[in-house]
Amino acid sequence: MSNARFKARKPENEVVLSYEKDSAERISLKAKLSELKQQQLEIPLIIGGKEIYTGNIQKCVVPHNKNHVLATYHMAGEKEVKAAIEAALEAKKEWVKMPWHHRASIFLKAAELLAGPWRMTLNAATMLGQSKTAYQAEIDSACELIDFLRFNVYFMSEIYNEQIISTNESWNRIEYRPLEGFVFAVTPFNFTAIGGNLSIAPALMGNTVLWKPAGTSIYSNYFIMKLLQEAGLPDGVINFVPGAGNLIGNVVFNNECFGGIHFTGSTEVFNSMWKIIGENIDKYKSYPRIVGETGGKDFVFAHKDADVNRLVTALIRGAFEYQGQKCSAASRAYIPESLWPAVKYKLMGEAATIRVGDVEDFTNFMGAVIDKNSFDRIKGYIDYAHNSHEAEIIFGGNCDDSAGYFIEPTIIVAQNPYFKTMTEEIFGPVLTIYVYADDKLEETLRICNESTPYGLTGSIFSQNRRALVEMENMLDYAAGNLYINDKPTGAVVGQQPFGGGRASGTNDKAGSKLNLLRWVSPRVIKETFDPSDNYKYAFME
Ligand SMILES: NC(=O)c1ccc[n+]([C@@H]2O[C@H](COP(=O)([O-])OP(=O)(O)OC[C@H]3O[C@@H](n4cnc5c(N)ncnc54)[C@H](O)[C@@H]3O)[C@@H](O)[C@H]2O)c1
Ligand SMILES: N[C@@H](CCC=O)C(=O)O
Repeated sequence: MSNARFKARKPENEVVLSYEKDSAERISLKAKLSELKQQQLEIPLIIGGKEIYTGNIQKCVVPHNKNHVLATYHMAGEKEVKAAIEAALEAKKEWVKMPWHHRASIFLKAAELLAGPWRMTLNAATMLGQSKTAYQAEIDSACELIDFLRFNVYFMSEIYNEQIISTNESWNRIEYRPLEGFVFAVTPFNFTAIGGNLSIAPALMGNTVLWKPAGTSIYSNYFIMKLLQEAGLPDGVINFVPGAGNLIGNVVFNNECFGGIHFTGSTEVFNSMWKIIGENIDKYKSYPRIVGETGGKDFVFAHKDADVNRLVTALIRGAFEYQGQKCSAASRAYIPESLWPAVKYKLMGEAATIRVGDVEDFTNFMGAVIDKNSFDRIKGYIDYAHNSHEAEIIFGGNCDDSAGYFIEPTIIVAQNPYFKTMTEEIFGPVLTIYVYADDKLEETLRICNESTPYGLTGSIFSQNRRALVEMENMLDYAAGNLYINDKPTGAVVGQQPFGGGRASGTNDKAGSKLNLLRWVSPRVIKETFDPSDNYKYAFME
């Protein structure tokens, strides 16, 4: 066996393809879309590498064409969840012994497969199953997932190279063991890349995983599982277990070998899980790692010296791309009175050009929201604003679920900075604006900081450096990812590690070393060359 020390190369971010008219990528994406639409998959659970068909079936549908069924999928019962835990624990025995550079090879190969032959499959599946435009799918299911795979390998190699101090008398080593037990990955619908990464990151560090994908992203997530299998991931390292969250959670949280949870989703669900884990704490062999990235109420805060055109672009892209269904989406904005007429004029003009519809029509900027539940919830907020005397809907507000779950980009102006749509996460294409008096900058910054429980992303806009410094300081814990003169969405792996504090999560920064460190339980080994053979110290003589 080779005793050489290996190091992974520092990768570069995957280049985002443009999908311009007549481009090769556009032609091949269109072909893949029609191929997938003609099939109807039957998606099994994958436990220990085996396909399991439980007969308890649900459908994957196209959100912008709700009568089109892309696939059926089988749901886990208690028996399958227990089998998945067993499979993960069994697979761990071999997986921990595999040299890390071989683990790395599997995930690097997966990145290459995704950058090449699998790219259009993942993008088309994400467009159809989650209603993303070609560009939104490309930055998610292709580029971000490829980056997670490559950068995590690089960060792992950096971590493994970090060692401790030895002396002439003793040699000290630190080992980065995986956690004891198995890891539970519970993933959201809105990013295919997050679906993959929440299992991949712990697995890369030597853990084995039970992956519960969100019901509305099972279609694209299943292709990730197949891609990982093609890349050579051994059976049982990641077990794909669709099913009801509370049923699966109950079995997992009652198992003594539960080693940690890697969650992304709503604050409410994460809080409920944390409470159950707390109640069960005496059952576990080790304190479980609890890592969760959750909701947001992300802001754009403009100073009177902001550039109006750039501000408006950030508002439109930040609030309406992917129908506002990004945890980072701009959903509240604070605009100074002196700038408001120019901002309003430009914003209304631009919003009027936004096309909403089938994402296969590349002229559309927005598709549909994910499902009926989301549609009803978002519509509820719009109706609330419509009926309130404290707010005015200045753009959009129409909702239509006859063919798919379509909601117009909607802009509300609130007279009260604590108005419901200024403070609660909506997770849809709804932007609420509060216009503040120019001389109330400090007071309004304080409101921005304190009026929601979240702390995920935010943007500050100004051409005045002193103002930027003031805003950055006053909003110190308002965002884990703060942007200056840019939209609050679109973090890139390796460049802007992502995550927030307060009710937005444990801020363990997906796509960074900080996250990978949560999936190891270090062991320090001291070897002494000439240990003492007398318990008495010199001062005692
Ligand atoms: N901070 C981030 O990085 C980030 C990224 C993406 C999404 N999000 C957040 O995710 C939310 C939207 O995603 P969503 O609708 O998929 O979230 P969600 O909380 O409804 O679901 C997330 C996952 O939890 C599962 N789940 C639900 N109830 C469960 C239970 N009782 N036990 C076990 N599992 C359960 C779901 O099936 C899904 O797999 C938003 O709040 C958004 O802000 C945050
Ligand atoms: N990382 C993504 C958001 C993920 C949550 O939905 C962004 O930066 O826009």
